Amino acid sequence: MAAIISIQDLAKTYEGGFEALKGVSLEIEEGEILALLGPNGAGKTTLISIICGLVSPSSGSVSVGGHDILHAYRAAREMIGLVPQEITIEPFEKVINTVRFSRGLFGKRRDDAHIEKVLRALSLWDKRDSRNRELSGGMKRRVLIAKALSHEPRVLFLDEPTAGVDVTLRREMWELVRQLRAEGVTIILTTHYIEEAEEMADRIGVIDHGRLLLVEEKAKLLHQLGRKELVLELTEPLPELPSPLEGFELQRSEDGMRLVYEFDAHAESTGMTRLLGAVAEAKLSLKDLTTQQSSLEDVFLTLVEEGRTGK
Ligand SMILES: Nc1ncnc2c1ncn2[C@@H]1O[C@H](COP(=O)(O)OP(=O)(O)OP(=O)(O)O)[C@@H](O)[C@H]1O
Repeated sequence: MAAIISIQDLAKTYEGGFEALKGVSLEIEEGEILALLGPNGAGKTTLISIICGLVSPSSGSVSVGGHDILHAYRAAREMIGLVPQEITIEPFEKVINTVRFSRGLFGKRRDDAHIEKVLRALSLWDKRDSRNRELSGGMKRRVLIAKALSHEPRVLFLDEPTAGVDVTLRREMWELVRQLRAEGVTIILTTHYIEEAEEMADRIGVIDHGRLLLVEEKAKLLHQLGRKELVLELTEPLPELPSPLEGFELQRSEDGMRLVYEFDAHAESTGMTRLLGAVAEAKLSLKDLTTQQSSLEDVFLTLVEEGRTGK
C-alpha cells in the first residue's frame, strides 16, 4: 500500500521554548486505521494539528496525498476531515445546516444526498432540524463527525473520539470507523484507551514526550502479547538446573528460588506438560506455580518508561 501521509522529521517548539515534537517521521498508509497512543501531553494533538494546518511546524515536512501541507495547503487540507477533541459547534444553528456549511467551506458544491447519507450513518437524520444546543453531548460529538465527513475526505482524524462517551455510542463510533475504512478512508485516531486501539487499529503508534517510540502492526504486538510466562516458585534454592530441565529455556533467578518459562500462549503445543513432567522427574518441590501474561498496557508502559530513561 502507498503512503497517503508522509511525515519527515517533524519538530515543534512552541513559543516559550517548549518542545512538543522532537523529530517525528511516519508514513501512514492509504486505507489503514492507525491509533496513536500516548499519555497526556505526549504531543498527539500537536502532531494532528500540524498535519491539519492548525499549528505551524518548526521544522520538518508533511505531505498529504502528495501535497505539501505548507506549499499546497488547500489541496492537502481538502483531503482531510478532522474531529477535534473539544466540541466546537454553533449552538443556535440547525444540525443539517451546520454540516452543509462545513462542506461549503471546502468549496464543494451542495450535495444533499451525501449530507443525508452522513447524517443517517450517524443516527442524526431525525435530529436534522434540531438546534445544536438542544442535543445531548453524545449527539454533539456525532455532529462533529458529520462535519468532518461533509466534504468526503480521504483521511479522517479523530482526536480522542470516545473520551467521555457512553458504551453504546463508543460501539457505534467504532462501527462507523470500520464502515469508513471499508470505503477506503484512512483513519488516524488518538486515544488513551488501549482497548480502543486494540479493537480498532491496524497499526499502533506509541508517542511520548514528543517522540514516536514505536509503530507496529497490531497483530504483531498482540502476538508479542501472546507470550506468557510460567513462574515456578521453589521451596529451596536451586544452585543449578538439574539435567531433566536442561533442554528447556528456563531462566533461574539469582537467588535460585524461581524458574521462569516463557511460552507462546497461541501455539498448539506450549511445552508445559513436558516441562511439568521434567520438574517431577527432577523431584523439585514447588511452593507456587503461576502464569502471567503481559497486556498491551504493560508493553505501553514499558515503552514509555524506556523512552524516558533513554534505553
Ligand atoms: N499553544 C501551546 N503553547 C505552548 N505549549 C503547548 C501549546 N499547545 C500544547 N502545548 C504543550 O505541548 C505538549 C503536547 O501537547 P498535546 O496537546 O500535543 O498533547 P496530547 O498528546 O494531545 O495530550 P492529551 O492526551 O492531553 O490531549 C503539552 O505539554 C502542552 O502543554
